[in-house]
Amino acid sequence: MILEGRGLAIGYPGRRVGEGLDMALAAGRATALLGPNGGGKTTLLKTLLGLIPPLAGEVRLDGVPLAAIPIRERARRIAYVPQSQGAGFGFTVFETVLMGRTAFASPFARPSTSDEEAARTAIARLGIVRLAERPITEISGGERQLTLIARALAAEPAVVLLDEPTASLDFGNQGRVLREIGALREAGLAVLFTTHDPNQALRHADAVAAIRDGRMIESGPARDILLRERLERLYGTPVEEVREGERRAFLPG
Ligand SMILES: Nc1ncnc2c1ncn2[C@@H]1O[C@H](COP(=O)(O)OP(=O)(O)OP(=O)(O)O)[C@@H](O)[C@H]1O
Repeated sequence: MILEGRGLAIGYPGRRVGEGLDMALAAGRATALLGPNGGGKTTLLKTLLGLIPPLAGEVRLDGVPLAAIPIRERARRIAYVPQSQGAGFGFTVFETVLMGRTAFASPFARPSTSDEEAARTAIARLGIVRLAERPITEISGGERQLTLIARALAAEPAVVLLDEPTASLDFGNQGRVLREIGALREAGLAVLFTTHDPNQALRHADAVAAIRDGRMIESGPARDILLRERLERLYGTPVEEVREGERRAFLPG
């Protein structure tokens, strides 16, 4: 087990969002976190990263309490791809990805050749080489999302947490990102991603956890959890299941 949260209560000063949450991420496995809007997915991710402290319980990285691990080391070992956000400053795509390396170096260190190499490799992997010298203020939301994923990979982390990684992507780029998530899992990383699409979880996750109103209401192997009746219960809405042989997909409504 790499990253583990036990008995977590999560939230913000003066606002408890959820409690009784357990989450265990293992090397070489991808977990999808599902659940209705406002249920606490992002808050749980931020707690697992150590960006906000748990209100109760503890997060451990390789058995060591997160709170006891220096922030730079945490940043090196656990990468975070936040929900698509505003453009930020006018760094180029290459500089942004390179920050994935320098975030855990000394503030005065200059990126080394191997840092630049890792950034270029991550950029190539996400298929955004042609964007490398463009300012991130002048690329599309989807291209920015691919840049943020490349930045996370540049750090060569052991764990990667992605918050709705396909939210602003076109169909082709959704496929590219999901294939990349699969490749990370194959490469032995522990992966957690949030999604509103159970089909992504069905195709790309080993395990599924579902939270609603801050409670973990489902958790287990993807194929056991991703069943029509369970999804209807989770989202409180009818769900249609389409089958073709062994393959299944869900349609909302
Ligand atoms: N900084 C904050 N301070 C106080 N409350 C917050 C803060 N950020 C989020 N919340 C609240 O915490 C609850 C859970 O939000 P969270 O973003 O974790 O849900 P989510 O499951 O990721 O939602 P979505 O699917 O819509 O992204 C919501 O009620 C939200 O309003």
